[in-house]
Amino acid sequence: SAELRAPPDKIAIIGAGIGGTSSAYYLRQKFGKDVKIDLFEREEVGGRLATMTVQGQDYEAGGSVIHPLNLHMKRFVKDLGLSTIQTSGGLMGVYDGETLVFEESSWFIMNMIKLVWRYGFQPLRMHMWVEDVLDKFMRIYRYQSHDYAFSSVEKLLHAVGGDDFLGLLNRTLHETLQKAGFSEKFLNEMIAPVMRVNYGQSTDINAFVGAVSLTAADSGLWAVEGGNKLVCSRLLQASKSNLISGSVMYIEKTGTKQTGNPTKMYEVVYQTGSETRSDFYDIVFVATPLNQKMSNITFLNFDPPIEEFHQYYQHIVTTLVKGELNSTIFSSRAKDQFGLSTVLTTDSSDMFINNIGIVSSVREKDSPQPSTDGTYVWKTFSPEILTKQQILKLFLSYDYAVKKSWLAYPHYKPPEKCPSIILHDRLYYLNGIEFAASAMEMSAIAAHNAALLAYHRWNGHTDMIDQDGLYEKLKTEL
Ligand SMILES: Cc1cc2nc3c(=O)[nH]c(=O)nc-3n(C[C@H](O)[C@H](O)[C@H](O)COP(=O)(O)OP(=O)(O)OC[C@H]3O[C@@H](n4cnc5c(N)ncnc54)[C@H](O)[C@@H]3O)c2cc1C
Ligand SMILES: CC(C)=CCC/C(C)=C/CC/C(C)=C/CSC[C@H](N)C(=O)O
Repeated sequence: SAELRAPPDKIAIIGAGIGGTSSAYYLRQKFGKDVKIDLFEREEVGGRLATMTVQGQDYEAGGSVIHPLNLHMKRFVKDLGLSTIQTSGGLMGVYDGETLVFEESSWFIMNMIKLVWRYGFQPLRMHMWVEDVLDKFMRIYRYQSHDYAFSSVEKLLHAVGGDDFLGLLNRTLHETLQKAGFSEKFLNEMIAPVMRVNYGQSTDINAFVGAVSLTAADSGLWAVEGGNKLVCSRLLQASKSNLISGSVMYIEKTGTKQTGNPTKMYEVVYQTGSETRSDFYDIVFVATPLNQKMSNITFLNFDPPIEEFHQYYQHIVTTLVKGELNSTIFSSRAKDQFGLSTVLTTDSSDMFINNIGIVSSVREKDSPQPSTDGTYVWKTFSPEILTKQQILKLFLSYDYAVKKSWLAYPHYKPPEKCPSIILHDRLYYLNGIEFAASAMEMSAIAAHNAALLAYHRWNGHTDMIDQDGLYEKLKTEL
């Protein structure tokens, strides 16, 4: 094996969401026990993984579902001694502003007949298209298990599926599927509602995030018992990192004279309480979206300067309401005959919500049971905060409502260019991957990649970075 130089003395990670905490975990694995890792967080550990409480029970408010083939998340849960709960269940309908254009049936065969009747074999072809994208994307796990790293998101995506795969970032989902022969009716009634519930956007998002979003309609989705954010706090513990509660204001490139050590290149200046403090680091990981509204970090003394990121993040509000749904908005059927537990909406629906569905608490293993008065806890995503009138329109009566506003994920606008991973010599940025697709697993993949990249660059192992033809090369290896 290649020669190793002494490990770095100190690494800083900014942001204790799933990206930052999994970075701490992978950096510890690669650089060993002696390196000091400081993890800066200005709010809560978990970031966009958070819960909200309704009458003593906690519910996921941000990142909530995990795909059965999200192998990093699966591995974390296993290694960290956490348990899982299944999240799927209940019947779904699609509302177009006037009527329910599709209603799931509890009888499997009936569902198939309904789908084929309305859309022919398009649902099956769609499933095959998504599976093909996912199959290729999953090659990343093999590359990472052999320690290979990529210096840009584009190179990573190219390595898993070549030019066509990378091309998914440059085209909208709509044009990609239109070219593949899917009908407007199918795109409007079946695909657009899935994009609205998952990314609060239309089918004009890039085709890769479109495929990721469609995998979230697969069966077998799961969540972490007790809340997905537990993964972050456990990763933090397991990595033996030092959590610093503070807001990073500046990252400054230092001169060697300042630190007396040629590798301590960066000074991180942060605010904790009313105090401003700083420390010097060999390597810095930025694990939060770099835009003024979200992290407000200024880079000082870099030549050439670190570019400004002006990318726009989509505003989404999560509202949890405990109450009795006014199902007559969606259907003329009697309320005890309604039967749907999720309603998605089409782009033309003109509704003030993107979707609404019954949710289970983070501790419930089974499908949610109604309380004695027949009410459930419903979750809805909307582009704006709901007014009291709007909540009263949705519910015949309600006991309780809580909300949380997010700058949730990028506003996708292909052709997409993902921000660089290497911002400077030893300064790495993880969240560029969100411009390909934003999901917990994507942040974990970015974290593993950046930890491998930092390790190989520290040790001069250039042969482990941006290797071509990895799929063919590793196919023959056990
Ligand atoms: C409503 C919603 C629903 C979602 N649903 C799903 C889902 O079902 N499945 C899925 O896989 N994904 C989902 N996602 C996406 C997923 O939650 C995110 O992709 C993922 O959590 C991002 O993690 P991250 O660590 O990269 O960023 P974040 O979680 O945003 O972490 C960044 C952290 O950095 C901190 N920070 C920022 N600036 C500073 C600073 N200057 N100093 C110190 N700390 C700072 C922030 O407080 C934050 O904690 C959803 C997201 C939202 C908002
Ligand atoms: C990265 C890969 C291959 C798959 C991830 C699939 C996945 C679980 C994507 C989730 C996307 C997302 C942002 C969903 C938000 S809404 C989730 C849920 N429907 C809810 O109502 O909370």
